[in-house]
Amino acid sequence: MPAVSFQNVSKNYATPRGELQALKGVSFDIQAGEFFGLLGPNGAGKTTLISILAGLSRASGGHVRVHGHDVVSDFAAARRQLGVVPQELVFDPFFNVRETLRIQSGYFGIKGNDAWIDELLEGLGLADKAGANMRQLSGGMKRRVLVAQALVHKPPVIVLDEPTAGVDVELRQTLWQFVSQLNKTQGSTVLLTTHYLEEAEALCGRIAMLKKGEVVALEKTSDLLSRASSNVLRFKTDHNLPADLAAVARVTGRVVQLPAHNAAEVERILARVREAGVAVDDIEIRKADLEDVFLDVMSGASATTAPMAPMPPTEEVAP
Ligand SMILES: Nc1ncnc2c1ncn2[C@@H]1O[C@H](COP(=O)(O)OP(=O)(O)OP(=O)(O)O)[C@@H](O)[C@H]1O
Repeated sequence: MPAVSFQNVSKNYATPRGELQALKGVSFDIQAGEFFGLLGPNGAGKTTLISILAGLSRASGGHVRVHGHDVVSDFAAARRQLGVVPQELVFDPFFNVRETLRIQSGYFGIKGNDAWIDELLEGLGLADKAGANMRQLSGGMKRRVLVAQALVHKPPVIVLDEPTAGVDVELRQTLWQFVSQLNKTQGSTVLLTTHYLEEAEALCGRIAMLKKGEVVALEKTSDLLSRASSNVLRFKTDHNLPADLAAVARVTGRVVQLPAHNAAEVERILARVREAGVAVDDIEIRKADLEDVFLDVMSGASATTAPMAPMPPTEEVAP
């Protein structure tokens, strides 16, 4: 039985401009023990899907189950299986950290939870803040408490909705270390949404990409990466690229990035650039990463290993 099962989930919002289909029949399963990434640009529907999973929002159609429990008809059992770390920081400012965690334990009917609360405080770098009032904590510390709160009832499925948005490197590392350890040692299932693709690449075994409410990719991270061109040629220029290169380039300010499978292709691109009279500097070749795949998938380009179509065929040069 999957840990989480989304079956044909749809969600429509009534807006002043008519009905908005935020989710259009999303189906996929997450198996117990997986570290699963849900990626997509702003507005793709990630938070909507997670809100439905957490029982905070009702799907317009379809079913969501957590370890077999339907999130609507069997809400309490489904919710007990889930530890949800939301995007927003919402707290009762009158309690201290330990009290906050004890109260949260109480919501799940758990008494005498201090040993686990201590472990959470320790693991999340909050041990010296146990007695601090919530309103005295910095944003980053509050976020740590939010994670502890989500985990207080030892849920088998941990859901993290952009947990590292705007948080510092230290907290990111603490968080990932702690969550990875739960995933490895307790077999916890993790569902993560993030805009930091290098985090998803490092942590997630499998990834689903959402675009405008639809799943457009669902694969093992390693398979997604192998779909990317193996290298990226990066350089800076103040000039316009010739049209054939511009069609496949990713341009950010002066920085141009082009997929290049091998040394021969790098040479071809540079020859083309020279021929077009485009002056370049800071030339670099790097390995393609998840961001390259993500941009390929989101632009609708087929993320295959096919060489760049617009390049004229030339003799293969030995690497
Ligand atoms: N309560 C609502 N009423 C109307 N439209 C909504 C509501 N909540 C979300 N939407 C719309 O549904 C779509 C999906 O939004 P959602 O927040 O799920 O995307 P997301 O992938 O989580 O984006 P982000 O990365 O920005 O958090 C968007 O077009 C959004 O404007």
